Amino acid sequence: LVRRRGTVACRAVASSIDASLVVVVHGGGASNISADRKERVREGIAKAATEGYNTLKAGGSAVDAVERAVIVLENDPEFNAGCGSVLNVKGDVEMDASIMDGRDLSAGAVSAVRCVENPIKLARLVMEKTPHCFLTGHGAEKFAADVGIPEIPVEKLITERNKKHLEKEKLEKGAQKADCPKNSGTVGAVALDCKGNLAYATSTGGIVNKMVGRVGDSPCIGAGGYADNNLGAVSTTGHGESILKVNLARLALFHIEQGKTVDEAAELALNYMKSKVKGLGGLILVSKTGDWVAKWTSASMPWAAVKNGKLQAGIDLCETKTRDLP
Ligand SMILES: NC(=O)C[C@H](N)C(=O)O
Repeated sequence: LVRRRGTVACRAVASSIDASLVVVVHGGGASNISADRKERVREGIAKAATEGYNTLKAGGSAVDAVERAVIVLENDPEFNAGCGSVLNVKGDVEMDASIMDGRDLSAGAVSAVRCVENPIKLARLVMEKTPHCFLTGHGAEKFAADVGIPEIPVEKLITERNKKHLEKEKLEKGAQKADCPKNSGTVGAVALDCKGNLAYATSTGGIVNKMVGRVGDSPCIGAGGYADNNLGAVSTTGHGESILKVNLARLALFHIEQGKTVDEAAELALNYMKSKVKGLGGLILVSKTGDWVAKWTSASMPWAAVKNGKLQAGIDLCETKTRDLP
């Protein structure tokens, strides 16, 4: 009964403050997405945002919401994270992920992990069950085993599309350039819950044809994302080396700290990265007041946002679709 009363109370509160709940997700800064993939990408991104929002509506925290949204995208082979991760120079998968709780700045990250289905779950466990913020490679995988996350064969994460992508990349050698937005598909989410807590999660297979052991921006707090209840939450995507150099997520929040709007902050941070190191990318940002933005300098970036029970989603600059959630 107590539990039920607790749940009912939470629902009652939630219904009057549903308006304050926000979830935004991205599916990675990208070059043009082919017409046959567009529909699948659009569906995947909408499903992730809906999952995050429903988690908040059911009383889940911002951290729960971003984790759940990112798991949906890690499990979708259309995106470069979890199953569907791009391949390194050896044809292997090495994944990076991070998560942060804006309440107290607690953070968890893993890098270069190979045989786990959902790196974002592992990142959250690093945050909650270790005295550290960041575990890498074998240590991260040993920790996964210790906390009961099953080891899966790496083949389960590899798709035919990514095998072809690697072959093509070896011939063209373009994807590692800062201004070449081929490294598509990294996923991320930001959320604001009914208690005013903010969180972000980012997960990726990195960049195709990368060196073994290369770590990008996605697991690095301040680059791949940041969340602070006093400011906002950000998840980034794009050329990892450029994002690391400018600390893109924290840079965007610095502009919020300076009084800029979410739109101005995103624009200033992305333009700085472009002009300073020629890096292309994108980001999603939600402020502590629930204003949000999705912005990119790459050709496109699949995104979806839910606020006030309305789902908005888009891939290219010219189109945004809106629908009511049931
Ligand atoms: N698509 C991406 O966002 C790639 C990721 N930022 C990385 O460089 O690892």
